Amino acid sequence: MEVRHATAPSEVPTLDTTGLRARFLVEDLFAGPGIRLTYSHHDRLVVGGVVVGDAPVDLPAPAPLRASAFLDRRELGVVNVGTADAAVEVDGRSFSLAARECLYVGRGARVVRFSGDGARLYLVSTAAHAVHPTRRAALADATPVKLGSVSGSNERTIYKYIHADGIRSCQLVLGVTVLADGSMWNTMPCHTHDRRTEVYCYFDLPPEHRVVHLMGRPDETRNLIVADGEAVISPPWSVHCGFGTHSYSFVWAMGGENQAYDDLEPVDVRDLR
Ligand SMILES: O=C(O)C(=O)C[C@H](O)C(=O)CO
Ligand SMILES: [Zn+2]
Repeated sequence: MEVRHATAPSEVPTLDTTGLRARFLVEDLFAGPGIRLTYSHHDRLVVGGVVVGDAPVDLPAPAPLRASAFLDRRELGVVNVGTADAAVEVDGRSFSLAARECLYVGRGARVVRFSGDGARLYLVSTAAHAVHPTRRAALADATPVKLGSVSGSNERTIYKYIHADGIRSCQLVLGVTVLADGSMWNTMPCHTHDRRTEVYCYFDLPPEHRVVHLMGRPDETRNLIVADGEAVISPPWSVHCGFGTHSYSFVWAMGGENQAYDDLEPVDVRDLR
């Protein structure tokens, strides 16, 4: 598991493209069969990617967690970001996950096993102080919120899976946003939320296309050019929004001080620099 330390906003102007990507972009989540994990000290979020080959893949307990099982003091969200069906076994109980479906795994689960030849599963984990039940949800079970317009090139549907009125958790909040065909912009007008770190994982993007993701303080933005299956860590002080050269979907997930989706600081487009 790669460990990334926290970045102060004052460091951003000192970083070149390579430096920015090394701090905020997680590129190799789905580089081949197996599991890859990155631990961010921003709100202690762990993101991961699983590519299932011939054999099932187990969730390990990497040394930096100093735990006998990954979920000893954590909770986990899993989203199927591929096209192949997957199954997730949690201490002997099996949950099927079709494309874009989600599983929440509560603190204390000991054996988490991913299977389904060719499946791609995205993982986000936050620290947890209590046990909430393990639950699965399909897009139809999530609360859809339609936002944007054709003229704004930002028609999209936000499906909230793990949140205060959906699948309950300690601090993890997670959902999937699907852009309408022909729409390019997500999260514009953009925002920050000083009490939560957010991570975006872009998917459903053809390999020859990219998302130009904006990050940084509203008055000092930078961009990251992001491919399918890559994730961006967005610290509490950073905006997070982007436009694609093609429509796409993304998993957004947050951890931190509270779970209130609307506890955020909106940014007026005219104030962006
Ligand atoms: O398309 C959007 O707008 C989003 O998906 C926004 C995220 O859900 C978000 O930033 C939550 O804080
Ligand atoms: Zn946000």
